[in-house]
Amino acid sequence: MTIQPKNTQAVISRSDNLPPVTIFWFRRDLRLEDNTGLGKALAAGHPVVPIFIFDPNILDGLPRDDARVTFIFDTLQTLKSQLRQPHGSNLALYHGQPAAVFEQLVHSYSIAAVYANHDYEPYARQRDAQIRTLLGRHRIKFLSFKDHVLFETSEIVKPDNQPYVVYTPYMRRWKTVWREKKSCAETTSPNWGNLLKHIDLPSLSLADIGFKRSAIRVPAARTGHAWLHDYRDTRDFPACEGTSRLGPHLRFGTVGIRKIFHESEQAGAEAFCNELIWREFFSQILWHFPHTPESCFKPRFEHIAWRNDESEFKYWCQGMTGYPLVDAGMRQLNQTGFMHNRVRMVTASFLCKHLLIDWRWGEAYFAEKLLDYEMASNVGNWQWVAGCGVDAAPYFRIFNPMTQADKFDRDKRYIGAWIKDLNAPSYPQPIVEHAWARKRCLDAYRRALGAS
Ligand SMILES: Cc1cc2nc3c(=O)[nH]c(=O)nc-3n(C[C@H](O)[C@H](O)[C@H](O)COP(=O)(O)OP(=O)(O)OC[C@H]3O[C@@H](n4cnc5c(N)ncnc54)[C@H](O)[C@@H]3O)c2cc1C
Repeated sequence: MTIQPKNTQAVISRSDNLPPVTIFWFRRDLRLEDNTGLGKALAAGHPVVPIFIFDPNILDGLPRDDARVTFIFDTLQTLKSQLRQPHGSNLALYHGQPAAVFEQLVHSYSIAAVYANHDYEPYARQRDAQIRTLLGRHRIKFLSFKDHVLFETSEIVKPDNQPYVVYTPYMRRWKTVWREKKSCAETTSPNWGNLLKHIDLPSLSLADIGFKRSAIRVPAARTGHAWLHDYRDTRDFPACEGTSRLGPHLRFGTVGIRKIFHESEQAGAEAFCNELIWREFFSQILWHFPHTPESCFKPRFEHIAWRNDESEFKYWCQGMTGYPLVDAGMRQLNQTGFMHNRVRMVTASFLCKHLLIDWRWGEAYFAEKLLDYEMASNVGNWQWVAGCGVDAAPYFRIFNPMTQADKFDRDKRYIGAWIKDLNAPSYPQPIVEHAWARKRCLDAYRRALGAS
């Protein structure tokens, strides 16, 4: 069916007798295939108008050449062409406060319902509650579905219905429920014929939303199964291309978790599946404990007297600490938006423990730079490293950046790739002595924990 929207810029009443449409709101699910909310919207019967909103509440704090915004923009262009050909449809792009955009939409279309997939981050929950109320005032339903994870919120809980705060029992329970249900996979194929046949929908350029193209590109996720078999043996060695690089794709939904988990399970890649379950673990932690982006999960760690030396923080950010593995990691992050997991642990530990800088400073820096930044995983892992989170490493476990380099980058292939001036006078001396910094850290932590 072809429906002409009313003038999308003008605010006019929805009293016209337009046939009803369903809106599908893309957020962190930027794909057509196996997209739960989109499938449900297409099954609802009315023509579906797909939309995406560039939200200033998210965009305003980002650098103007943010690589993730470029990735989202490019992915939306791909979605637009997939919707045009072969479906004869399109994707409407808006830039503005979501509430204002929806006020405009309810006056432009006769909306039967708005469909989306759940977003679990604290801001998204508050935004969705606001949109639900706004639509409710117009007697329009807002329907949202699980798509970003296999098990969400309180689906995996302890027998007393309390959330798991330790990974291993969570993972065991997760696998038991998965074996029992296996119900997460989508079985029906979407009714593409129900997409709105209308290609003239609002569009935007990167410049229209105040951004420019980033020089950093999101690499494609690794495909095929061969690497999965070696994952357990290679994943800890940063010089090997041993991990999936799926992070940004899971974050923005360009790859669906159902497909990935199913394929990995079929390939018998248990170590890899366990990492995907870490992601689900931290997702449910953020859901149950939404204060953790700001506060330590274990409150007694708030007593730590962080030094927060700004010039040392700058050295850490720039990869100029004089510890080659730390500096290689930070330079990789700055240049590519990626850092290998082993090196994330070492750099994060160095910041919190060797420099006694608040984990929240490091979390914020990673949040700005990581292509795969995911609030639940970033906060969860930073608190894990600092010792103040759920299932955290004991605080007295302090990574030694030199022995970590000897163990995981023995031939210095990784370090050499990122530090070209390793043996030149320009490369700095260590900004802090390891054994001394270790003792200073232990003293600070002991004082803090003794004080609580
Ligand atoms: C300090 C610190 C901060 C981190 N911040 C983030 C973040 O913002 N976003 C993020 O996705 N991961 C984060 N991680 C976890 C991990 O480092 C990345 O998921 C991984 O390096 C991404 O590369 P990959 O996709 O090749 O991973 P693979 O090893 O191929 O893993 C596949 C997927 O499993 C998930 N995963 C793997 N390890 C973890 C983990 N420890 N916690 C949660 N999920 C995991 C991710 O979705 C990842 O893409 C952080 C780790 C540390 C130590």
